[in-house]
Amino acid sequence: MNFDRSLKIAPSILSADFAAMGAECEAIEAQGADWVHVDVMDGHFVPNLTFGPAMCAALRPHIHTVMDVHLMIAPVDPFIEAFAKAGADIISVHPEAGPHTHRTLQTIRGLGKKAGLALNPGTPLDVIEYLLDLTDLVCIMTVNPGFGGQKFIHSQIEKVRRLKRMIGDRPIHIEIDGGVTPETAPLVVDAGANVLVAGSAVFGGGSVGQPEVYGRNIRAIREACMAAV
Ligand SMILES: O=C(CO)[C@@H](O)[C@H](O)COP(=O)(O)O
Ligand SMILES: [Fe+2]
Repeated sequence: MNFDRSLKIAPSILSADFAAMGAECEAIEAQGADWVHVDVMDGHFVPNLTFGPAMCAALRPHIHTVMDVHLMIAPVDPFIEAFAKAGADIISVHPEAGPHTHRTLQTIRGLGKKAGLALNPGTPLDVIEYLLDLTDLVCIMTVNPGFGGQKFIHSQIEKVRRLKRMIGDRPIHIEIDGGVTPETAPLVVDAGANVLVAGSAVFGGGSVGQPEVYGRNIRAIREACMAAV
């Protein structure tokens, strides 16, 4: 599993063609994606609905790299095992999605998966201070969760810098999710992020029939970060 802490581009398939998801996952991987980011939404924790564990299981044979599953569902605990069985490699949860986040992270690790914590723009870093020893990835949301194609929230850059200091030498990935483009990506990489989720900036202008556009879009983000890396 490609889990080292070099720069990773993780396209969000929320912006892919839902009628061709398997082919879309294969296409982005062939075009240079490092991980595949899967946004799970329940219409309750966030105001949108996407897909569940059955979709993850169906996509698993089409994803040969890390399947990074971002759960925007509450309560989250009853579904952790189903996503683990569906083949998720990383399972990220929001601390607001259950009463015992410490136990939730233990459960994820107990199932042999990497444990992630996703923080909304309004959620302070203090919430995760006593959770870091159980955490493999912290996802800083740079939009309010629920939709692709939203505008990057610049106040989160300082949060990434503070998180980087807070993590110290623990082996934890810093992921950025929302509004990542060739313009915003270097700002967060400079602040300490190493995983960039990008939906509209990867899939925009392309299609399964024109996957080279995805390749150009991924390269544009990666190259924009080179100086910051
Ligand atoms: O989790 C989410 C949204 O809730 C994201 O993963 C988005 O899907 C990112 O989309 P863009 O902002 O890159 O278009
Ligand atoms: Fe996401």
